[in-house]
Amino acid sequence: MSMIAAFYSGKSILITGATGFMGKVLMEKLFRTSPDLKVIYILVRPKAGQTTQQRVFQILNSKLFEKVKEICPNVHEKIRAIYADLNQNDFAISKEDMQELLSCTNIVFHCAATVRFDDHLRHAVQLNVTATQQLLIMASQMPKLEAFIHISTAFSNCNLTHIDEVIYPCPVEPKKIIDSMEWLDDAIIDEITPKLIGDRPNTYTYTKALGEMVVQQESRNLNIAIIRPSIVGATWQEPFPGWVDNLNGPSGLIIAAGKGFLRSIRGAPMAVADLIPVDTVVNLTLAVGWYTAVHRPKSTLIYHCTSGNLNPCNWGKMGFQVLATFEKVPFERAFRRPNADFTANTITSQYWNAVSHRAPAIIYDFYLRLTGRKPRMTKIMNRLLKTVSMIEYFVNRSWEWSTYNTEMLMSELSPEDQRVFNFDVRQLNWLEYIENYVLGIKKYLLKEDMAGIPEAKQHLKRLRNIHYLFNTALFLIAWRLLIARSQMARNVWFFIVSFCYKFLSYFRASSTLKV
Ligand SMILES: CCCCCCCCCCCCCCCC(=O)SCCNC(=O)CCNC(=O)[C@H](O)C(C)(C)COP(=O)(O)OP(=O)(O)OC[C@H]1O[C@@H](n2cnc3c(N)ncnc32)[C@H](O)[C@@H]1OP(=O)(O)O
Ligand SMILES: NC(=O)C1=CN([C@@H]2O[C@H](COP(=O)(O)OP(=O)(O)OC[C@H]3O[C@@H](n4cnc5c(N)ncnc54)[C@H](OP(=O)(O)O)[C@@H]3O)[C@@H](O)[C@H]2O)C=CC1
Repeated sequence: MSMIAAFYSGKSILITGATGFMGKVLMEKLFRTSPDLKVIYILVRPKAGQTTQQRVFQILNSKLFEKVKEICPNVHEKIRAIYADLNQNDFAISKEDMQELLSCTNIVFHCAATVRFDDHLRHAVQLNVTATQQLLIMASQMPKLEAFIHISTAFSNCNLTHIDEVIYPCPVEPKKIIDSMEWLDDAIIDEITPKLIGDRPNTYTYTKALGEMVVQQESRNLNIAIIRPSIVGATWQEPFPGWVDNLNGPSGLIIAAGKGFLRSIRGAPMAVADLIPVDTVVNLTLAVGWYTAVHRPKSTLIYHCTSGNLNPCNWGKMGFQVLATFEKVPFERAFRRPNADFTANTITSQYWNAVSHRAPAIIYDFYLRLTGRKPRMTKIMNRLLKTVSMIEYFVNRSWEWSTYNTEMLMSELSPEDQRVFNFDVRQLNWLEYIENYVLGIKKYLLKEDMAGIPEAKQHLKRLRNIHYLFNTALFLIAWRLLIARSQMARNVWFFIVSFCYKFLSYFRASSTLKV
């Protein structure tokens, strides 16, 4: 029997960010391995015209939860959606709900965050720092609380190259930042943001670092642990390989590459692609929840959930395997034939941006205009290139994260727990994982039918022919212009033509002689 699964039986668990990518996988695994748990409270806000209940209904009826519904048929009764908005005071939770949360919760998993790189500092601070502080204050009033697990990111200290499992202080105290966000106006915040984030690339990594400091400062007598995952990708094994449901991390860019929009990225092919499957992160999170509650470490332990130091894969290899999978299972209605090239050279990258990204978009928009339709490709391309510019920081560097605590935890688990809550990335086969990832994107994100693969392959063949035709026509036009203007080009042209003529005459003469 798994000790971790048994630990969560009968427990009341509070999850923030349960409607997000990681939160859904966390809930799924909890229900599947500990169907006897008492209740999972989730803090949900209405979104996109859906009430909180509708959102929960949609999650439980998704493919991800198919296995859970077999193992735990009453899953609907064990999930309690609580209306909450983490941007508001006391999270806008009703008094009754708050009372229930405070008196019943045994474990808190804090996953909610804004993961947008370009979020306004005020909003990023509100969600990633202030909300974390408020949740900790709430947690300190929970008499039955056994563990509080905070999800951070391995990139919270991406300004360093070697990162230990410790909290690194930021120059300005989080409390001062929280206070100043209350009275500074947006224009001033915009002005001071670059100075505050310093050598970090965006507000996301900066506010996640502040969030960790808040956890340390507000920990009081709580049993707290922090988990720092690197770039979270599709599921590796559970509940099935390749599940993914949002565009964050590499997923959106794999779509852009598969659809032929993005063909080259300015990135170091040999830099480590520190991807980590979402089910691996969730297994570690649950193991940490158990360890923190049962063993009560004296200080707040930080666990790096990364792959680079144990089983490294680089961006070049990843791009190659993504491309190889597109050959087997192409995406439908591609704009151009896929490519996934990483180039570290800025000039080469700018050249490809002009030739391979912007020029085709302009030509296509010209064609749309000619055929009386509204041009849109340049706009899409500009957005895509903006996204790419934001991730460039992460694909041009490698980091080293120490994993002593994560390895220590692995050694503390029973063989059964090591199997059920596997977070040993050394067992991950990258080629297989990336292939399943691309397949998962096709099935679960793009919702494309596998029966459409032959047609998609035909479409790529047509694009290849158009590409050859276009290049030949372009070459002939360029050549024609050149020989009209340059004597040297004309001489070369006459030399080639006369050489071909002589060769043909010789060939014809020798074949007549043979007859
Ligand atoms: C071939 C091999 C590839 C390998 C490729 C390597 C990738 C290597 C990633 C490293 C990453 C590390 C990061 C640290 C890991 C964390 O700790 S945190 C998790 C990472 N967080 C993220 O990935 C969030 C990134 N996203 C953002 O910040 C914002 O969405 C963006 C990219 C700035 C765009 O903002 P925006 O222009 O306001 O647009 P938004 O409304 O969000 O979306 C606009 C459009 O872009 C699309 N879009 C949004 N996000 C994306 C995306 N990521 N990609 C593409 N399209 C997107 C949307 O679908 C939308 O399309 P339309 O509906 O307009 O057609
Ligand atoms: N994805 C990744 O690559 C990585 C993620 N992480 C960390 O993991 C955690 C989970 O990330 P992930 O699941 O990918 O992120 P998602 O963006 O998928 O999920 C974010 C969650 O936070 C919730 N949330 C955001 N704002 C509010 C609000 N005002 N009130 C209530 N809930 C809110 C969202 O709810 P709603 O659905 O209503 O928007 C959603 O459930 C985060 O802490 C992130 O920093 C760390 C490393 C990498």
